[in-house]
Formats: sequence, structure tokens, C-alpha cells
Amino acid sequence: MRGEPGTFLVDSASAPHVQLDQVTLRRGITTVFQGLSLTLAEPRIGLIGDNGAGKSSLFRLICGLETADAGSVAVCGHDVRKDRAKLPALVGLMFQNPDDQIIFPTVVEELAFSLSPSGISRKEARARASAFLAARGLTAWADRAVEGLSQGQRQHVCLLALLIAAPRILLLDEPFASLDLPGQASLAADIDASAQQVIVSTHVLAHVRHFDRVVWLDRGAVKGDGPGAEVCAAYEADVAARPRRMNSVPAEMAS
Ligand SMILES: Nc1ncnc2c1ncn2[C@@H]1O[C@H](COP(=O)(O)OP(=O)(O)OP(=O)(O)O)[C@@H](O)[C@H]1O
Repeated sequence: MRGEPGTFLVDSASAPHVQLDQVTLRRGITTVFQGLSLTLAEPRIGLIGDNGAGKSSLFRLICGLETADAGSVAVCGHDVRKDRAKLPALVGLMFQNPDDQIIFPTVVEELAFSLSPSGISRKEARARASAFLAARGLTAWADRAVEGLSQGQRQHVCLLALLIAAPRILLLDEPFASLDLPGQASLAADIDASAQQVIVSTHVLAHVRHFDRVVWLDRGAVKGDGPGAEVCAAYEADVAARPRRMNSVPAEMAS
């Protein structure tokens, strides 16, 4: 159900949703968003766009890691600036780089830490983390040193840490990037099966083409917004029509 361009009307106040109202965000000398308004309420949403379009910045705003210079960001009706204590139960981010997320030396400790906002004891958290790994056939991972895992395995740990915390909204920032094919299939199944709202940023359109909604960001603005098949096709056509880059310098840096 659509309202103004780029916005959706939320059917139920209790459904997980994110609302940005006239958001301006500057990072360093870059204005990433200027007056961006967006309502994200569908259960599965893809986020696509060129390098530097603002996908990670949008996620950082939603989970309170960045503060808007103007405008407001609300998650499930809670202003992210004012209701910070409520955020862990509402929204979680799987970082693009696992090393930005993982802080504990072993897998089980990292997962147990994800449960700390729930207020349970460390012992109970560790027991639940162990049981969670066992239920997924990953008992052998529990005491493994995170630094001894591959990049893709660390990315998997980040996903597990998010799943065990079970916030109402999962933000996955290029989650497929380092995964092998079985890992990608497993993650896609996890996303499909998730009871939570899942918003996925990716450069691999096959992972979001079937979503009911995909948002295409272009230099901080919404350039396409609608069914995944349509928006992905429009983005591909746009890319195909551009002059081919002579080297790998991003367009924003080439001018
Ligand atoms: N730490 C930072 N300090 C200053 N500017 C930043 C920082 N991180 C990103 N930016 C700028 O913010 C803009 C948006 O970057 P962002 O990382 O959100 O894009 P993205 O769409 O996630 O890109 P990618 O697909 O490469 O991950 C870019 O112009 C980038 O140069």
C-alpha cells in the first residue's frame, strides 16, 4: 500500500517497520542523504545500488550507529535517538565486515553476548548459546577461536549472533559476500524461514529479485522502489546503458 512516492502506509502499528522522515546525513565531507523519507514495512526488502549509494549508511541510521543531522528515524514507532535502550530488542545489524561485529574470542562467547540485553545471567546465556549451536549441528564450533575461522565462517557467526538475539528486524549488509554456495543457499533459506522482518543489501540481484519489494538507492536518493523483479531489471538496464568504466575508480571519485 503506497502513500507519497517512496513511502508505504503501515497497516498495523504492531508490525515491524522502519520510518525515515526527511533525513539528512553527513559523513565527513559527504552528504549521504538529503531529506530522505522512506517507510520500510514489508517482511522482506532488498536494498540495491552502486558502491557508495548509501546502503550501509541507511542500516547504520536504522540501528542507531549514525545520528541523522536532520529529520527522524523510528523503528517500530520508537525514535532511535530517544529510545536507545529499546533498540536491541527491535533491530539488529549483520555488518558487512565480520571484524566490525565480533568482539569475543570464541563462537559461544560471541553468541552468549548477543543475549546480554535480555538480562539473563552469563551462565544461562552460555547454555542457551551452546544449545542454539547444537540445534544447528554446530556443536563443534562452540569453543572455536573466532580468529581461526575463515571470512565466510566469521560471517556465519555474525548471522548466528543476530538470529539468537532475535530482534524484530534483521538488517543484513551484503551477507552473501564471503559465503560459499552451500552457505549462500543456507542463508537464503534462513531468510525465507525467518519470522522477522529482513532487509538485505546486496550486489547480487538474484538474492532479492524474488522479494516483494526492492529499493534502489542512487547517491543517497531512491531511484527505484517496487517489486523486486521490476526494480532489479530497471537497475540492470541502467547499468547496461552507462558508458563502461575505464578503470575501477568509482564514479563519485572520478569527477
Ligand atoms: N566512515 C566514513 N566516513 C566518511 N564518509 C563515509 C564513511 N563511510 C562511508 N562514507 C561515505 O558515505 C557514502 C555512502 O557510503 P555507504 O558505505 O553507505 O555506501 P554503500 O551503498 O553501502 O556502498 P558499498 O556498496 O560500497 O558497500 C559514500 O559516499 C561514502 O564515501
